[in-house]
Amino acid sequence: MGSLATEKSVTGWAARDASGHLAPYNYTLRKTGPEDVVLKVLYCGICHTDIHQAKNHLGASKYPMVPGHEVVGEVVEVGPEVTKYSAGDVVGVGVIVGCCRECHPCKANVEQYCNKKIWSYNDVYTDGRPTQGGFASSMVVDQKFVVKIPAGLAPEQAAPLLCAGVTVYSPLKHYGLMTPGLRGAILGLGGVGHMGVKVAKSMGHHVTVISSSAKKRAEAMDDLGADAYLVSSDEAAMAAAADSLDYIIDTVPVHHPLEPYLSLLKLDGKLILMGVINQPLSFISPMVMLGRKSITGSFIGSMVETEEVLQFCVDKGLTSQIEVVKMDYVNEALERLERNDVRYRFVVDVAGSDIGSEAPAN
Ligand SMILES: NC(=O)C1=CN([C@@H]2O[C@H](COP(=O)(O)OP(=O)(O)OC[C@H]3O[C@@H](n4cnc5c(N)ncnc54)[C@H](OP(=O)(O)O)[C@@H]3O)[C@@H](O)[C@H]2O)C=CC1
Ligand SMILES: O=C/C=C/c1ccc(O)c(O)c1
Ligand SMILES: [Zn+2]
Ligand SMILES: [Zn+2]
Repeated sequence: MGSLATEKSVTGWAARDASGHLAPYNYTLRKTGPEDVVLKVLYCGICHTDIHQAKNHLGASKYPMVPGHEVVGEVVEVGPEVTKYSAGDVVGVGVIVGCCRECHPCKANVEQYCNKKIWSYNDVYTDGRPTQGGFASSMVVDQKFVVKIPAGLAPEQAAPLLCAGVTVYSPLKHYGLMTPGLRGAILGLGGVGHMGVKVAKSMGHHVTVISSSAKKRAEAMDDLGADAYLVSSDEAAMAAAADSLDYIIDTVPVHHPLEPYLSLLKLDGKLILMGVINQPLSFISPMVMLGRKSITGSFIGSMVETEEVLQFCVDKGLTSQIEVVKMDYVNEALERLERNDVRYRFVVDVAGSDIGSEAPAN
């Protein structure tokens, strides 16, 4: 363990350019501030957003970039004003590591909507340093953006809940969609989508998976407990399901038409966009007017909701379906994720990996 007064050397796996290829990168963590928690990273999930960021899909990526925002770690040091955590605690960190604490969203405890939020990587911290994420041996994080992993959740299981889990929980709660008996659909059965099926089923919903292929039908129904499965290109099946859904959680990470899905919604139904898509999506206005339908979006969830979804999963006995890999597999894992070849989330066993160190420059 270091000392509060020193910067700690750390190795992470960073992208250096828009190829998105990750390789070891050495950097230092800030001195532990009064409210900071230093954690040794145990596990970090791989979210599709890590691909968007590492490959500069949004045009705002800065390199070197250490991605990773589904971070579970063990507390190794705390600043003198940290009250919530102590050494040895198993904790989680997600997408956000800072906010202004003064604006309306911050005061309403929805700090993920703060315009001055600080992302856990590909951003600049209050001290002017780049933020770096969880594919690294350690992180230092303000205690406000740290959650305790409750007893009863294995750390590797908890990792996907810190983004994928809270991302589906938050809109269901916010839009009053936790009532049993609702009919919902998950469009895109990936990391976020599979948690969507599990969370919605645990809320007592009738859940349809809408997928781009028939490949995941058996596992969606048998393993995840979905009630129905639609292949989006099956026009007859889509027509038969018209006007049947209260909501659709749309996790597709690429441009796609909205109208086939708007048709599936009932009166007042909601299409909740999750995917990060940098091209305009389109629909004609009667598609929403005739049925008073809403198209909305939602961004992760608050720190309070993150704590809630962790406890929800403990209470309901929910687990994520993961493939645990070592850090030296991370590039293959990113490629497999991009080509839709994972069931359903990769989680990197960071502490159990030889993380290496950056090769010296020639
Ligand atoms: N709004 C927010 O707060 C958050 C947004 N995100 C975003 O949500 C999106 C989904 O993330 P995540 O679940 O991690 O991604 P995954 O890659 O794990 O899942 C996406 C799913 O979309 C479907 N899909 C359809 N077309 C494609 C395509 N061309 N390439 C890949 N997948 C396709 C696939 O499901 P199928 O086989 O069933 O068709 C796939 O499994 C991303 O854009 C991510 O950045 C993620 C977390 C939080
Ligand atoms: O995975 C979590 C982050 C999601 C996200 C949502 C919106 C956006 O513009 C991003 O860059 C990331
Ligand atoms: Zn994510
Ligand atoms: Zn704010």
